[in-house]
Amino acid sequence: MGILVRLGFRHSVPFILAYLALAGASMLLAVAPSNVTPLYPAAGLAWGVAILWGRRTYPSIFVAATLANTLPLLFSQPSFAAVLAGIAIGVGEVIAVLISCKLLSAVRGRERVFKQVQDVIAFSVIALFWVVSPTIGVSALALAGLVESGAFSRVWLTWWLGDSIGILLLTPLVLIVNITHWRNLLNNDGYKLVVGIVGAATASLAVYASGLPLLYLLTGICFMAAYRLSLFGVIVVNLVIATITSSAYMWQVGPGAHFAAPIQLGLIQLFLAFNMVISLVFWCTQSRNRELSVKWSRAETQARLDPLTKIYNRRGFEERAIQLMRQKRTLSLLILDIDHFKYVNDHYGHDIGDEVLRQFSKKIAGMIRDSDVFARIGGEEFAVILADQNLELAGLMAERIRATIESTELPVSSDNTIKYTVSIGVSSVSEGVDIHRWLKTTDKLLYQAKAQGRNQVAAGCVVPIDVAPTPSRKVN
Ligand SMILES: Nc1nc2c(ncn2[C@@H]2O[C@H](COP(=O)(O)OP(=O)(O)OP(=O)(O)O)[C@@H](O)[C@H]2O)c(=O)[nH]1
Repeated sequence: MGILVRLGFRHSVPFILAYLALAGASMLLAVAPSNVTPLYPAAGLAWGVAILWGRRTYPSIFVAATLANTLPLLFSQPSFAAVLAGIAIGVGEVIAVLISCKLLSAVRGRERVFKQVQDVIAFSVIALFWVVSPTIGVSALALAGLVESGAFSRVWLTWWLGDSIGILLLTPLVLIVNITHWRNLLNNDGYKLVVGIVGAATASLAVYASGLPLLYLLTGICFMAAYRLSLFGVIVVNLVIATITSSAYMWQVGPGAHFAAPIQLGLIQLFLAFNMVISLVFWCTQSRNRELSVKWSRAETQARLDPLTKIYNRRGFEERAIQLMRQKRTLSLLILDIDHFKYVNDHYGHDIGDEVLRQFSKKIAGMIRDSDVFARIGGEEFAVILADQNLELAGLMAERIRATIESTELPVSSDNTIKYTVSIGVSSVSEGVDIHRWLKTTDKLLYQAKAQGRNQVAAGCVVPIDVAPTPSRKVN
């Protein structure tokens, strides 16, 4: 083993142990013929590690495959021919892995892991063309006199499908285990994964225990998994179904039990292959759709946000304002403009100006409610819609904001702080006013506050015609 660790890859020893465990467990399923199993996930493990770690894995694959095949042969029919057959099988496995790796990287490139439907199709086709290993393996067994010549094609078929399905089931798991973020997986997928596993196990047990021809139930569960779960979840659900299906074959129970063994075997193998390929394809389409819709909704959100302050921009503001206005609630609008902001920029620099804008919006956001709408609608101009607040309450709020900003000091260096003020126009709305006119009239109130000396609040009521002649409140 030591030399393998040096010659091979960093996970040589765990890989060989896992290979032997998988091969040993799958040999329990070898009902007819006794040395060929209908499901050989060890081949999937070998191809997976070879895709991930390249040709450094070949010595370990050779040792694992040779041991996995020689040891049972030596127990059942100890002979020199059995040892040679075991070694030939090990060589066949390495050649099969090598060819498949070359084919996959020629078609898709090594770094791609089921990103698109084409990846799944390329992978499945290569898995189904896994013919070298069974051909060399069965020929070696036949030459060693361990397979009767009349049984060659039947044994070859079982071996080939067993390897192909083992690959379909296990290689994707090996490929994604390496890139799975377990914490994210458990956070996002946790309970759904448990539901998927329990659902797959319960339905499989029900189908095989009852003997009713309800296999399509299991295919349905694979579809559900592909729709709801991460790729890891899809593979695990398929593995659960495959384990129970294979055990049912071993115990000769379930819907296919009345068929002759080779037919039952073929049906089970096709059923498992179909489930796995179809759920991988469906998962890819789903995840692509999900990816696109996440990107789309992120872009939609971004288009409504101001990049500097992360609050709504004018577009986002107008949309939210229109939604609120449709609800026919009492609404008030504050338009806030930082006084002499040009001076801040000219005196302290644009970066400090930006920081003032960020701090200002943070401060206001902390003073209003979640149901209010807050936006940066121009360079140093902000707007707030206060929901369910009449002109009087809005005026009080505007005054609180003005006083808070006036008393705020923003440190710009170890011995220097900035003090600045804000002027605010306030209006409440009555039905029938359109958002642009509402903004425009409130802007007039803001400029009234500016004209009257800045650092103050000017309030008025917006009616369908124009600003009501009333209250223009001067604070200060
Ligand atoms: N730092 C920074 N400055 C900005 C940004 N957007 C606009 N400004 C600046 O804001 C300043 C606005 O200046 P003015 O319109 O003259 O207004 P003011 O100096 O605040 O004067 P009053 O509003 O009349 O009190 C200009 O210097 C713009 O360059 C921004 O995103 N970052």
